[in-house]
Amino acid sequence: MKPIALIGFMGSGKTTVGQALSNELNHTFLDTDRLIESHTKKSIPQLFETYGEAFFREQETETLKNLSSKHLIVIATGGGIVEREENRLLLQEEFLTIFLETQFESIVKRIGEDSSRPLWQQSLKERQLMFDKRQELYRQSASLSISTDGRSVQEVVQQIMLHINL
Ligand SMILES: Nc1ncnc2c1ncn2[C@@H]1O[C@H](COP(=O)(O)OP(=O)(O)O)[C@@H](O)[C@H]1O
Ligand SMILES: O=C(O)C1=C[C@@H](OP(=O)(O)O)[C@@H](O)[C@H](O)C1
Ligand SMILES: [Mg+2]
Repeated sequence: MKPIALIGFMGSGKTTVGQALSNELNHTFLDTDRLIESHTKKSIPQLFETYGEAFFREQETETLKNLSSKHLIVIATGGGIVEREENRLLLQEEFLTIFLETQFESIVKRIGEDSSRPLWQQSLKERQLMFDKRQELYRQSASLSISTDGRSVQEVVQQIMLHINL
């Protein structure tokens, strides 16, 4: 069985839903952002500030590759993982990839002015442009899309459980 990967924009609930889904399935939960932080011993904002986004993206691809051969895991990815074609191919071929589809308005309500997400530190217009640009990349990379708008974390988990055949 392939590892399960959750993808979607910042604030779609990948980390929170991933943790709850892994409990439900009795799988190990891993978050690519947390793995990168422990490997580099730097926080996400420090990584972006000190080494830049390209360095972070290299780490992200390495991490995704390492996870692709693991069994009985649920992974939460970072919202920008689909920016690289190499990652999109890995998500399509090596994972059961689930897109947590969430409207921009819900995202804004959920994450507000969180300073721990470097790419959220821009104008509302730029945030919306990044959101719009990524939607097609999420769709291409996933074999299942689950809408999270108006659903609690547990309801999203239940929807995923209904749609996956394990
Ligand atoms: N379905 C949901 N409904 C309401 N709030 C949610 C939902 N999913 C996640 N959240 C909240 O949104 C915020 C961002 O969630 P998080 O799991 O960190 O998203 P991501 O990892 O996709 O960036 C957290 O405060 C979380 O509790
Ligand atoms: O959208 C992005 O490019 C990013 C999303 C973040 O993860 P979350 O989606 O969990 O916030 C984290 O990987 C980094 O700040 C970059
Ligand atoms: Mg997250």
